[in-house]
Amino acid sequence: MLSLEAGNHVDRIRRIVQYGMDNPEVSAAVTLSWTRCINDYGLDPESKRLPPVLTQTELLERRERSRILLAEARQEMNILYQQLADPELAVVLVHTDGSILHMVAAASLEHNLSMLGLRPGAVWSEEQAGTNGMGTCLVVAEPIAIQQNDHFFSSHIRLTCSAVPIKDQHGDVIAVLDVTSRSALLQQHSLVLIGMTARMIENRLLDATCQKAHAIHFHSRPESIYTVHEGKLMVDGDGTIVAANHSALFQLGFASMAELRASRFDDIFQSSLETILQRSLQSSFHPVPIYRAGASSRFFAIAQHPPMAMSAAGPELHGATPRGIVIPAAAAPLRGKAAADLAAASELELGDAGLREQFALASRVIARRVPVLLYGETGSGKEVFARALHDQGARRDGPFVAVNCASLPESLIESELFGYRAGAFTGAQRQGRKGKILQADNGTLFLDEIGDMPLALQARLLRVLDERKVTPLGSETCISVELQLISASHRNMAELVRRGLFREDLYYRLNGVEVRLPALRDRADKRELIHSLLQEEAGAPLRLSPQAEAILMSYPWPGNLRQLRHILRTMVVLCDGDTLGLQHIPASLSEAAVNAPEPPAAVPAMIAPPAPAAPESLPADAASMTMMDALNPLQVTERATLIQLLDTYRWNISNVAKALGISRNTLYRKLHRLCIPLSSQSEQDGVAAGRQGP
Ligand SMILES: Nc1ncnc2c1ncn2[C@@H]1O[C@H](COP(=O)(O)OP(=O)(O)OP(=O)(O)O)[C@@H](O)[C@H]1O
Repeated sequence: MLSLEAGNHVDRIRRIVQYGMDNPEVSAAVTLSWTRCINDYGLDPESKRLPPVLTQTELLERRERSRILLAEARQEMNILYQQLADPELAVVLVHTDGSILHMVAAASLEHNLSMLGLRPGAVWSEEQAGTNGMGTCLVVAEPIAIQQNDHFFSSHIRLTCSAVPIKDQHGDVIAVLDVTSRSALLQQHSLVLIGMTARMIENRLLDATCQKAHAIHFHSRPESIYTVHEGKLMVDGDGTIVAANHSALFQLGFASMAELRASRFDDIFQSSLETILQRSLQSSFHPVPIYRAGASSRFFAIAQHPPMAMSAAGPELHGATPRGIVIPAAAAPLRGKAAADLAAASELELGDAGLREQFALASRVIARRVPVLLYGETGSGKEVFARALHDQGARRDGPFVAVNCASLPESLIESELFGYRAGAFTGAQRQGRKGKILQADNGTLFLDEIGDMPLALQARLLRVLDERKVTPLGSETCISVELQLISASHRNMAELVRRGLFREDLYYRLNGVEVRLPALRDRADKRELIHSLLQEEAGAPLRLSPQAEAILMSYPWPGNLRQLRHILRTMVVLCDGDTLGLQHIPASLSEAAVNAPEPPAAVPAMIAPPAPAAPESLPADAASMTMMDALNPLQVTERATLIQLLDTYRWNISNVAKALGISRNTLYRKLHRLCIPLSSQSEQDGVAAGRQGP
C-alpha cells in the first residue's frame, strides 16, 4: 500500500507521461526519462525496489577494468568531497553500466545510504533504478540535476543528485561523476564544481593514457595553464595530435575531436613541435607565446617531453600512477575523516580552501617536475608544505634535503651546497664532503630563503639546474644529479630581480609555479588549527575556555604557526587541570590581542593582501621609508605585525625571538629585511631607534 505522498508521485508521473511533455512543473529531460522508464524499460512507478547489487567478484572485475580511471579519480573525488563540505552527501563514481565503482561519504552516513541502495556495486542505470542522476546522465551524456520528485521511484524522492559525464579523448562517456545528497539544498554551484572535477579527472586520464606523447598545455591567459581551464594537446614526436581535452577543442575552434585529431601540430600553430619544446626548456617551463596558424590569436604554452622518455633517467614512476601524483593508500576506499586525511599529506593541515587549492596545484605541477616557488611569512609552514609535497610526489622514497640560505654564512653556502673533494681547501674534511645538492639526488632539494643566495653562487646553481650536473669544489669531475626543486622566500623575488640582487634567469628557472601560503591570521581554518595543534601539544584532550579561545583568535600571530605552537606548548605546561583559560595565556599576548587592529580581510592565497596603513608610530627614518617602498604587501603586513609584537615585548629582542621561536640572529636579519631599524643603543637595552617602550 503506497503512502499518500508516494501515491501522488505515481499519479503525477503517469499523468505527465500519458498526456504529453509540455508540463511546466517538470523539465523535458525528466519527462523524457520517465517516458523511457515506462515505455522502453517497462518499469512500474508503483513498485518498490532497491537497485540490484553486483557480486563482489563482478565489482572487482569492473574496478579492474577501470583501474586507471579509479586511480586518477580517487583524489579528485576526495578534494570535491571536502570542497562541498556537506556531511549529508556522497560523491560517487559510476561505471558505464550504472554500477557504483567508488563512493566517498561520511562513515556515519554509510548505513543510511546503503538502506537507500547507495553503495559500491549497486546498479543505478536508468533501466534498473528509473530516473536518477547517475543513470539518466549516462543516457543523456550531459550534466544533469535530478531533484527529489524528479526521481521515478518514490523510494528515491528524498534524494537530490547532480551528475556529470566523464569522457575519454574520443569524446565517449566512460563514467559518471555524481553527487547525491539527502538534503534538498544541493546548490547550483555544486554542478559547476562537479563539472570542474570531471574535467580534472579527464585531464589526468589524458596524461595517464598518453604516456608516449608530448603534452602541450596552453591558454590565452598564462595564469590559466595547469588549471582546469587549460587546453591540453597530446602530440606524437612527428607532430600528430593523439588526443586533446575539451578546452583545447573549444579554444582552437574545432567542431569535433575527430576534426582536431585529423590536424597536425604545425597546421594548428605557427611554430613546430620541436621549436615549442625548445623554447619551453629555455624558459624553464614558463609559458611562452605561441600563435594560431593562419590567424592572429595568441596563446601561451608550456610543452613537455613524454614522461616515458624522461623516466629513462631514473625510477620516475616508481610507486606513482603514470604521470599523475601518487595517491597514498589508493587501494583501500576511505571515507569521511579518513578521506580528508588522504588529501592532507603528512602533518599538513588543509582546512583552508585557498591553501588546499594551492596544494593541489603544486602537487600537480610537481608530478611534471616543474619547480615550485613558495612565498609566505616566517613560520607560515613553507618547509612543512614542501615536505608534504615531497611525501606525496613520485620521489617520496628519495631524500628530502632542506637548506636555509639565510642561516648559512656566505662563505659556507658554496661548500654546503656543492660539496668538496678531499683536500680541496685548508680545513676541509679529509674524506671530502657530499654537498646538499648531491644528497638530494633522486629526491627533493628545498632551498629556503632563496632570496639570500649570494649573486656569485646563483650562476653556479643555475648551471646545475640546467645541466643536471654538479662539480664539487676542487674537483674536475661532474656528477649527474636528478632532483625536484622547491624554493621558498618571504621576500619579493621579482623586486629583487628588478633591483639587480637576484638573477632573472635563475628566478624564472625556480619559478615554474608560484604558491602563496596564507598567514595564520588570514586562514579560514584558524580555529580548527588552534584546536588541533593544542591536542597535539597536550597529547590528551584539553579544553580551551571561550575567553582564551577569543584571545588566540584575535591575536595577529606575526610568527604564524611556529609561534602558535610555541605559545600552546607553554600554555599546556602551565596548565594543571583539564581547561586552558585566560590565566595560562602570556600577558603580552592578551594585551596585543586586545590592542590588535582589525586584521586584513582574508584573501585568496594567490592574491597578495592589500597593504594596511602603517601604524602612525612606525619609525619615520627617511632611508628606511625609501627602502620600505620596495616591500611587497605581504611584507608590509608582516612588518606591521612584527612592530606590534616588538611593542608588546617592549622591544626586547630576546623575548620577541623566543615568542616567535626563532634565534636572535634570524630576528635581526628579519628586522633588517623588513626595514625596522634598531640603534646600537637599542640593541643593548632592547629599545628601537626613535621609540620608547611603553
Ligand atoms: N600545516 C601545519 N600544521 C601544523 N603545524 C605546522 C604547519 N605548518 C607549520 N607548522 C608548525 O610551524 C613550524 C614552522 O613551520 P615551517 O618551518 O614550515 O615554517 P617556514 O614558513 O618554513 O618558516 P621560516 O620562514 O621561518 O623558515 C613547524 O615546525 C610546525 O611546528
